[in-house]
Amino acid sequence: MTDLSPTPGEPQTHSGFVAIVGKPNVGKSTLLNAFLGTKVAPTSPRPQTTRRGVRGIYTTADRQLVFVDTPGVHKPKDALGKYMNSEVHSALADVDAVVWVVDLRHPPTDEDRLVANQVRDLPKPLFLVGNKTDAAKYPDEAMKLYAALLEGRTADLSETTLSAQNNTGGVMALREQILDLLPENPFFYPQGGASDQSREMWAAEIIREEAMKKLRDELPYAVATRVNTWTERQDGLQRIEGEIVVEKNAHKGMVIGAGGKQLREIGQAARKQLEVFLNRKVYLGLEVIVIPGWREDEEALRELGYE
Ligand SMILES: Nc1nc2c(ncn2[C@@H]2O[C@H](COP(=O)(O)OP(=O)(O)OP(=O)(O)O)[C@@H](O)[C@H]2O)c(=O)[nH]1
Repeated sequence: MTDLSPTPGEPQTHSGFVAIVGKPNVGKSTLLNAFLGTKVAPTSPRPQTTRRGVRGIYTTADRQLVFVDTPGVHKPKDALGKYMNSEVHSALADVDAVVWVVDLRHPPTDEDRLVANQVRDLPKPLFLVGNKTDAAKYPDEAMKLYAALLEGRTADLSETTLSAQNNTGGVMALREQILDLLPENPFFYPQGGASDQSREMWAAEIIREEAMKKLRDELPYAVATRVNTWTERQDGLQRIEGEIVVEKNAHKGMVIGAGGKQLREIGQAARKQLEVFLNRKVYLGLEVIVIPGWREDEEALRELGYE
């Protein structure tokens, strides 16, 4: 029989997966970035910015926490929406603990009830996180209403209120609490990396975040982004070529804007973010292309990385 006990003198490692769930726009990606102290997930004031279950990885000397950031639970309108909800479902089945983020500025809605129904009976530790205390008028009252949605739960439940945006202390304390309950496991990822996304995927998400902030009406949701080439010049300049994908020819001009102004602004804002996080000079080339009806086209969704 193989002896699986650790070699004497070798540190025991603990590691596990934690899903961050919640309805759109409650601050899940902001909390993930705060947990990691770096930006791995896009955030924006628009709901449903997050489309993929991005993983953030936090590693200490003997513990590794892998966060699965999930798209906000919502009622799906198209194939992209269905993909997003199925990501949440599969994320919950595979994790060791769940963080449910709610927005304390408002009382619970039907969408929060949908999430509560998904997490209430999960036989794994659950952390109810009341976010945005900095902007909430009645945080304690709101928290009670959210906690009431979990009435009848028998497995572990822990409640925290914090501001993912401004309260590093609260975020760190919660991270410690989660680290403490990780089961004994080898590390799943090499030490040092903060995410399992490729750098191209990460940059594409930053471009999409900036596009979503600028575009109006329904257009932000009809946009996908991808990065096709990334080369590093000898002097350190990062040359990144990306595409903004729209569904219709008519949308192309709306993204580009008069005289190319809007596309230029999206490119400049994305380039600035990339330069801050990479700590390198970046050249960002952006093109707008049309893939008709990509949100309803399974093959196009796969091509754009939603699989
Ligand atoms: N005032 C305040 N705003 C916050 C806080 N945390 C997040 N926000 C804002 O809430 C908005 C949504 O944040 P995200 O982190 O993108 O939310 P999300 O839950 O990941 O959203 P989806 O991707 O739609 O699921 C952004 O404008 C954030 O800046 C907070 O603690 N306080």
